Amino acid sequence: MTQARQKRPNPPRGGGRAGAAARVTGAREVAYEVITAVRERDAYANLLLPTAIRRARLSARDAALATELTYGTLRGQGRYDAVIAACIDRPLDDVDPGLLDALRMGAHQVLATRIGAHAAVSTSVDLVRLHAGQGSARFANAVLRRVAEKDLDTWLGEVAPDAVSDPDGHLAVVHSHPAWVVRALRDALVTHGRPAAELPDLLAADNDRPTVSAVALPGLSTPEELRAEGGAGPGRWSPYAVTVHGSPEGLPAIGAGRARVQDEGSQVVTLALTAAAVEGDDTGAWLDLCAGPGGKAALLGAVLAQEQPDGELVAVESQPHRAGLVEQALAAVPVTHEVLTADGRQIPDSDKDCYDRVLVDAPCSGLGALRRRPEARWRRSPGDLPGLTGLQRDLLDAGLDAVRPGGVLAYVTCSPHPAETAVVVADVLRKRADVVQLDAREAVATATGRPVAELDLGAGPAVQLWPHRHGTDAMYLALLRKGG
Ligand SMILES: C[S@@+](CC[C@H](N)C(=O)[O-])C[C@H]1O[C@@H](n2cnc3c(N)ncnc32)[C@H](O)[C@@H]1O
Repeated sequence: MTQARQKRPNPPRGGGRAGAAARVTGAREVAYEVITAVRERDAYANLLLPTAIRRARLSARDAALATELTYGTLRGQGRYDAVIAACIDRPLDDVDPGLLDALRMGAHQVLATRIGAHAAVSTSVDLVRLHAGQGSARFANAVLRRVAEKDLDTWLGEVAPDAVSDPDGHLAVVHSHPAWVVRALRDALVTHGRPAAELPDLLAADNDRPTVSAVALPGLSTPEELRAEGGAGPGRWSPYAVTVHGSPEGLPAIGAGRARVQDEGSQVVTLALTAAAVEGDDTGAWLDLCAGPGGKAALLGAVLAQEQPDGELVAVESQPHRAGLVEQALAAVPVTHEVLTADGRQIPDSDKDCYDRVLVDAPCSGLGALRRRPEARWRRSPGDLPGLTGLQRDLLDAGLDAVRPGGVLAYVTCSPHPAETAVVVADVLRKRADVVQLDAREAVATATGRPVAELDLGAGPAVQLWPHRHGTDAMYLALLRKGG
């Protein structure tokens, strides 16, 4: 294996810092800024990128390039690190983190875009020169030229561990996921009744660019309106969904809060709660116990306003800033509502046995939303799980206290991890003789207007959606009813 040394004397590629600044396009600067912010201060790419694009006043074409470079680099980080490690003569940990960000972005351009290798290398070297000086630029030039000597498949064939002796290590490098996430997703497939052989498809789907979906809030907008405004087509599952090409923020209905960007998986689990059969009359007392930033609360509120004009939605969120976002999400929805900044684990006595429908969309690892939040896979670690699963159990228990006898609770996560899904529900059910689990597939069928047989939802009673099967986030849904 040929390896680059930082001190290798490559001829300077002209121009010094001033020349480099002229060649680094705004798109690459924006992508680099976002990627370093994700690493340095735990920023969320999906929140920061639109702001950075606006601030840099990028054209639509450059905005698309910045988006591709940001997400592609963050998704591919694991596999690019394996390739870069093979091209240098010291551990990756010894490479300056900002330089490594630029090398990853360069490797992405060289190995996974249609940008020509020469342009990909030279613009990356310019970026490094601008941010880290001439010495680092020479190093980057040497490394990326080595990277460009082979295509991605050839590199992966060389740097990925053997598929037979180390299957998880192999999949981790080839599909750019940490090995512990590979193992967790295999367990998740098997726990939720799917063959482990689907794992490569699931990992590959995590690296696909997701279709952007929007929900036309019922009573406020329609899919037809969104499509006329520029939405591209009907959703696959939700009757209120459209798929959006281009920037969803440009759709007037979204600007006015009558529609929202929302993955179809989130729409489906929310609508399933509204469709589940309660015993006795639904009085319209609905509770969203983990509501921030308010996407599902807005959909719940819109359905409630249509079905029970006298109903009231109570939305609880522990983070004040996120409670503010819930207020904003509900501003355009004509439903009586109260947003409380509070700990959902503390249900006041006056709210016990009170609500017809309760949503517990619990804080989770987010391993089901890696398409949209690619950095989560590198940020999370197995050590996060005990804290999350403890909180999930407590919130589920508290939510069940709030349900009235005969009422229904939806326990939802955007993670398929067994410890956050099936195990939490089984533990709580074991402790609570007053609760039965419903077949969530029936409620999903009602919500989507499609027969269970067409939905590919497995054996039930819980529902696990999958990116590679349903094209949605991997949302988990368990429906629980309190005894009458
Ligand atoms: C998965 S998110 C909910 C997403 C939301 N349902 C939506 O669709 O926009 C979980 C939320 O629970 C909040 N949270 C965490 N701990 C909480 C607690 N003890 N009580 C209430 N909310 C909590 C988090 O701040 C986060 O906003």
